[in-house]
Amino acid sequence: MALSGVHKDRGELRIHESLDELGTDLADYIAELSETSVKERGVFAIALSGGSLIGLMGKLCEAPYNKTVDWAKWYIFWADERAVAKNHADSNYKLAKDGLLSKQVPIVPSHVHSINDSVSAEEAADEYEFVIRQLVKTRTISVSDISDCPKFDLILLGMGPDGHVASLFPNHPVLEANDEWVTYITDSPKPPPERITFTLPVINSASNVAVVVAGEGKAEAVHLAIDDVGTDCPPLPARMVQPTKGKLVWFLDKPAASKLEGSQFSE
Ligand SMILES: O=C(O)[C@H](O)[C@@H](O)[C@H](O)[C@H](O)COP(=O)(O)O
Repeated sequence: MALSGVHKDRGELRIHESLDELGTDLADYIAELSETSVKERGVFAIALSGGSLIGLMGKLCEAPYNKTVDWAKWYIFWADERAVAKNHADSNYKLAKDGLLSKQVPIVPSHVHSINDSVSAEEAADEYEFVIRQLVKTRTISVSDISDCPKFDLILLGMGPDGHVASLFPNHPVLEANDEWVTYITDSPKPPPERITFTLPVINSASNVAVVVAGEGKAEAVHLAIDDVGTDCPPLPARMVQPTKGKLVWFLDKPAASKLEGSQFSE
């Protein structure tokens, strides 16, 4: 690892020399959290996003993880999803299915909770929240001790060059959605326009949140999301990721971290 440390209030930073190294560290991190969660709760409730994250998680399906991870205990969700058919090239479910779920890992199909793709984004968000509520009732998904929010064992996020995470875009009213666990938008600046997304309270109630960001095109957004940049501009959505009690970890490659003020974290 090129550098690892803890930022005074933006969580742990893991900066990697290469994407290969980042992928190995990410696989190790997920495998460890899975083991801890299965030991403590008997299950591992993990939420995925779309984008390059899925490719970067690829090592999880290879040795040793394919045999050492307790895949049968995984319950899989999406922090955001595009309102398209499951077999559409834009579907985050399809991306994860092709890149992870269909590999030689024994995930139980009934534990994979994708959205209903045959209804509107609004209905899909409502239905998805209902499913999550049932699983919170049975404690397949844990519950926050300070709100009634679900407490996912791990939420994995990517970040766009504009600083969006999940489908929470800068300056969008969706950032203020506090009453729902899952909401929807119909005007996403990044296509496709219709999406469902976890709200910030759900993301910030997770036990662990990892933001995985690679490439120079994200360097400015990484700087704005992590460094002390003052309060003149509204915070980027990625900066609003602040787990209340959980742990935040940033997985970055060197180009993505190239505009960070290194003095702010201790090794
Ligand atoms: O549905 C989506 O659009 C994704 O979930 C989105 O939030 C993604 O994670 C970021 O846009 C980063 O994507 P890249 O890593 O591909 O840039």
